Amino acid sequence: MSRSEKEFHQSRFPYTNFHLHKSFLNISYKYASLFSLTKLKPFYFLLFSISMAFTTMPSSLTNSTSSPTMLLPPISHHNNPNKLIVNKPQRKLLHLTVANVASPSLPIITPPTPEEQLPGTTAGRHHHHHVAWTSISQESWEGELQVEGHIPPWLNGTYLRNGPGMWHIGDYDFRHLFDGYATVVKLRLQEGRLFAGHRQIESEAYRAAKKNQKICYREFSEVPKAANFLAYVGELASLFSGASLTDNANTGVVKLGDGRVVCLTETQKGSIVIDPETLETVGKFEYSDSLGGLIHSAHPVVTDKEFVTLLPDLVRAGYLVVRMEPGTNERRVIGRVNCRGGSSPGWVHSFPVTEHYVVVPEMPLRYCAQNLLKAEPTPLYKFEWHPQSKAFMHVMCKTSGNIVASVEVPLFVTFHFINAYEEEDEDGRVTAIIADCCEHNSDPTILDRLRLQNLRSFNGEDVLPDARVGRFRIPLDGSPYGELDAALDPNEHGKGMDMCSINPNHLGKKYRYAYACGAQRPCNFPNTLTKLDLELKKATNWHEEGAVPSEPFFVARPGATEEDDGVVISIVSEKNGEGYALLLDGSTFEEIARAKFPYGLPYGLHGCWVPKE
Ligand SMILES: CC1=C(/C=C/C(C)=C/C=C/C(C)=C/C=C/C=C(C)/C=C/C=O)C(C)(C)CCC1
Ligand SMILES: [Fe+2]
Repeated sequence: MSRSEKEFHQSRFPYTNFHLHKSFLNISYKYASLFSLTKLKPFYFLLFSISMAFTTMPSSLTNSTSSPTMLLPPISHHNNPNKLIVNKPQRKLLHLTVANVASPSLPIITPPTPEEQLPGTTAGRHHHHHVAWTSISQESWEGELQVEGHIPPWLNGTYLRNGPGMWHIGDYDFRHLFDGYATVVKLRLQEGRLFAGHRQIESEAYRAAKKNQKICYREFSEVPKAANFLAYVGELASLFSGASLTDNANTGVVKLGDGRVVCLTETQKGSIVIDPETLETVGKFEYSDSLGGLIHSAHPVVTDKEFVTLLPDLVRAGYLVVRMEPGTNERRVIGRVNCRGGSSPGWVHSFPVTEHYVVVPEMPLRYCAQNLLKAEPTPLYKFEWHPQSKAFMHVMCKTSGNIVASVEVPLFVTFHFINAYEEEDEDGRVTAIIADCCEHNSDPTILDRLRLQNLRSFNGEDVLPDARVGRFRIPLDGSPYGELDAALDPNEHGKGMDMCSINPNHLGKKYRYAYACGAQRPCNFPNTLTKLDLELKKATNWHEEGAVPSEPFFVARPGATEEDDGVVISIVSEKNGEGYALLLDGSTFEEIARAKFPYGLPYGLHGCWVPKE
């Protein structure tokens, strides 16, 4: 453990002893590879789990004077008098059925019944922090919203948005934005009217937490608290089979070519089918192939024709590039990329494709098996920053699986690729791949900025790390190096940049416009919506004081010929605790409609569009 890691750890977990004995870990890893070679030999498995337990166990098992809960940062538990509907008996939230949703009148507000109220949610539980970072207070709601402005008559369908919306269980508050239990929000747009709703996803992790009033699966930063050392060994053992990893599908939602709607996270078991109308959890999306592995990219590339994703291989550092046809649950391997820079693959939260190629990024922010096993969070959670391991971009032919380029690139940190396309010379020969991403100036500290305590404690200081549109050029002529530069001056979008979308008709093709969240400084989180013109290198920005808008999602007008002919949908959490759905014109970027929710919504991550048939 480096000095800075140690200092960080000590500042956050002052009572923690350091159990990390490097030599022990090395032995453990030998067992780990043996274990993988001998296909679950119980003896090695047990030995491995016990040895790992010694190196990763939480301080609470050795230090009787401290418990992890005691070490959490203090959070105030004041009432929020005018923000949450559960505290306002005079407003009654009626749980509308699909039948009464058709009524043009606004919903009547009633307090949720005890069954609808979320675990640990009581009238006094809510905090004085921004509604974007406040747990949703009830399981579900649906009703019609009153629209100010004009919804284009062609916009018929449902926008779905997924994200972590519930960040506590009982009295225990989670640490990180990405830990929250999934909340799906819908906006059904129908002939100028807007019917909205939200619902919690009934993952095993969420159901178990509600039942037992504690975290039962490993989340992004949270780990179930083991009662004693033996229970901890057992929990570690189940990690290797994936049993203790979460299925909390809180990261995104996609519509497959066959119409199924699937919520996703980075664990494969966290692929959960929902009903896009009622938002009910239909069941697990079970992959019927035998590719195995526990994790995948949270952002598959999904079109009406296919589902392409990456399966990181943590044992033999690399990635499987796989493809699934609509109507099936079977992924087939297109090819494999071996990592060039390290003994562990780089984190692939997302990746881009072009018409003929899949681009596999190898970021120096790498998965870390030790960190996956640890009971307490490290500065970079399940990851480690290895600048000396370098950064690479690999390009695989979609049809043959052959790698056509593998180049070293400048160090980078990205979670979200925006798009990619093939650069052609005047004779139409493909000379390079251009791949754009939201790039955090090769600084992984954004991950720690997204801790809830940081998000909830904004005091006017400008603490959001800078980001830019990073444009990679990956030559296909055999050169060993690729380039990475800002696609436009980051000041155009306030040097904040993430949560992007494009016109899906331009996926993998040359494109001009992207929509994203940018920044108006000072801020601690992206607080604007920005339309980027990558040709003119200019941005148009939307901002409302104190508001936190979610990913601007572009829906193209059917039959449009211009790339930006369509609308941009976002959901805004306001500083007064309220919230609304927002529609901007994709071309002028001006507001065309907004519709207030009867309650403020927590921040959400990614969305998809389900057109009305
Ligand atoms: C990494 C593993 C896991 C969990 C991963 C999760 C839940 C990752 C979620 C990542 C997200 C939502 C990234 C979004 C980034 C947004 C940014 C940087 C916004 C910046 C704004 O300025 C587990 C599933 C827990 C276990 C395996 C490993
Ligand atoms: Fe994402």
